[in-house]
Amino acid sequence: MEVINFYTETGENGLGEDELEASIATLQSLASSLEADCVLLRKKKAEEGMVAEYLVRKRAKEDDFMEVRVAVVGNVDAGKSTLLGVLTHGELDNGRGFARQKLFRHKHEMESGRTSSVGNDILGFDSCGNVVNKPDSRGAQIDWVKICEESSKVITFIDLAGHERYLKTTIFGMTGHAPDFTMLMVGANAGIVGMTKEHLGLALALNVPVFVVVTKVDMCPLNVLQETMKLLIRILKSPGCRKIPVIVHCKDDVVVSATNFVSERLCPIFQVSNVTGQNLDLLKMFLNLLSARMPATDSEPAEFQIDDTYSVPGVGTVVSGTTLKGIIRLNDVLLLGPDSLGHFQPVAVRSIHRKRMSVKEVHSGQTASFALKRVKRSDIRKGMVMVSPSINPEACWEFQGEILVLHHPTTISPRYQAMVHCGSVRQTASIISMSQDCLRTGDKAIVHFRFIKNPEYLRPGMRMVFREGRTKAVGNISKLFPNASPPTQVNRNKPPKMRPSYSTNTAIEGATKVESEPNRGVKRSRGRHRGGRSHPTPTVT
Ligand SMILES: Nc1nc2c(ncn2[C@@H]2O[C@H](COP(=O)(O)OP(=O)(O)OP(=O)(O)O)[C@@H](O)[C@H]2O)c(=O)[nH]1
Repeated sequence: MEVINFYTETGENGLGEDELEASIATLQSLASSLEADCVLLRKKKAEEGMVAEYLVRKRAKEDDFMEVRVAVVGNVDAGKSTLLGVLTHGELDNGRGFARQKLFRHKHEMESGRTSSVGNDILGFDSCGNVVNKPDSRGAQIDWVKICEESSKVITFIDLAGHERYLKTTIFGMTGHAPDFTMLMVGANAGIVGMTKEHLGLALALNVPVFVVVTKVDMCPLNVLQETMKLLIRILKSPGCRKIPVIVHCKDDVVVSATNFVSERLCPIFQVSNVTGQNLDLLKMFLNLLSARMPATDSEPAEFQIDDTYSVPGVGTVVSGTTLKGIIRLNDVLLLGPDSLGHFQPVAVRSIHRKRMSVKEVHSGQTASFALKRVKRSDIRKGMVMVSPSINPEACWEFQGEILVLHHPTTISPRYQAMVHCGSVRQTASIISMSQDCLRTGDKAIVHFRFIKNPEYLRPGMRMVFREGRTKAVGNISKLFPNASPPTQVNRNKPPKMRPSYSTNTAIEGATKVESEPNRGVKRSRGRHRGGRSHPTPTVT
């Protein structure tokens, strides 16, 4: 239970002081009988009296907490790692990389559950909205279990790389990790540079609400800051974004923007310093008030999307990901798949962890990791799902999408191949046919795709990104063709042969490879990326 707006009986007209006091006393006693706390957010004058806004939040049990996922994007050096270090470790930065060091030291244990390709950090709030994370004792790792036990709400930051060469990983973080919100970071000095617009465009394409954090205001001359803000606001208001920017100056602004943030159009902007701590209290208050966007679907059959796999000594194969629907309990038997033949196999859930904490069940909207019985890690790839047998899942080689081409240097025609990102599915697909002869930037079309390597489990309505080099299209999956047969040229043992201009990328991305790097540092250490963009495919005319 979480109620942010509490208006007194007379609605927004307000109450006299005495009546308000009485109402608040009633609210408090109601809250305490429901094992909740209520905290005053703001009090304001209304037409006929006063109106108070309270946050009413249930005290969560030790093994439970609300979960909100925030994807952190922005160009290199915008201060992403630093801000996360400052927020989650409670110590300010020195402007020379002190705070981010904490994160680099922060090697995630395998079984803890989250991803090797994307960094994760957590910030816990108790039922009164206080930050639970404590400043480090020297060298100590943050104790996730302790934070989760003491928290009623946990913000998970999905720390995505800022460099262009890791854009594929960043897109995977945005589609595969199901973020509720995007925190776009901008260095006040550098301004809107590099990947900033690309990341903003990605959040818009995936319909993930965005808030902006402008960092380094301590070292930025006022005129430069003003220029950055002017350009930022102009971009946000532009027809491509259609956002309503709100600069957050005070607690009142925080309450207004947090309570209205479910509308995808609002875009709160914070101006902070990781060195002096300026406005970080407002940002923390905002994070405390955010609510998850994924509707609770506990009564539906379970669906879990896998975004990573691990092999844990003494435990066996572990998969991590997001519970999209239903409830998954210890010892449940779910169907895991699809494999390269499109089959699903029953697997039993041997243990469940949420943020490294052992639990008995997970609900829709929550991320988790499961230890699986009798499954080889090499048989699992990102993009697979675990679903309730009652779903009768079907894998498909072919699907139809309604897409909008955001950018293509020339025209797209049938046989064009690019990477499809959809949930945690990331595989090259080829265009079989389209509702028009060729597609240019700005065109909308119904497109029939075929995966080149494996059949996948998709659902109509899922958001997808279709991307290759500078080509980018977004859309929704509109139809599945579960009976379509595999492409004839696919050889089960070898990746399909492709022209050298893009074979390296596609072979890596589509392969059934599972990765073993620990979380942190991966974004910096992926030597196999050749850097920069791949070349346009030969079918481009
Ligand atoms: N003065 C000042 N320096 C900052 C602030 N935030 C970050 N820095 C410094 O900026 C540098 C870059 O910060 P990072 O946190 O590594 O940037 P990043 O966005 O995570 O970069 P990538 O991880 O490479 O994408 C570091 O030296 C920080 O100490 C700030 O608010 N004020």
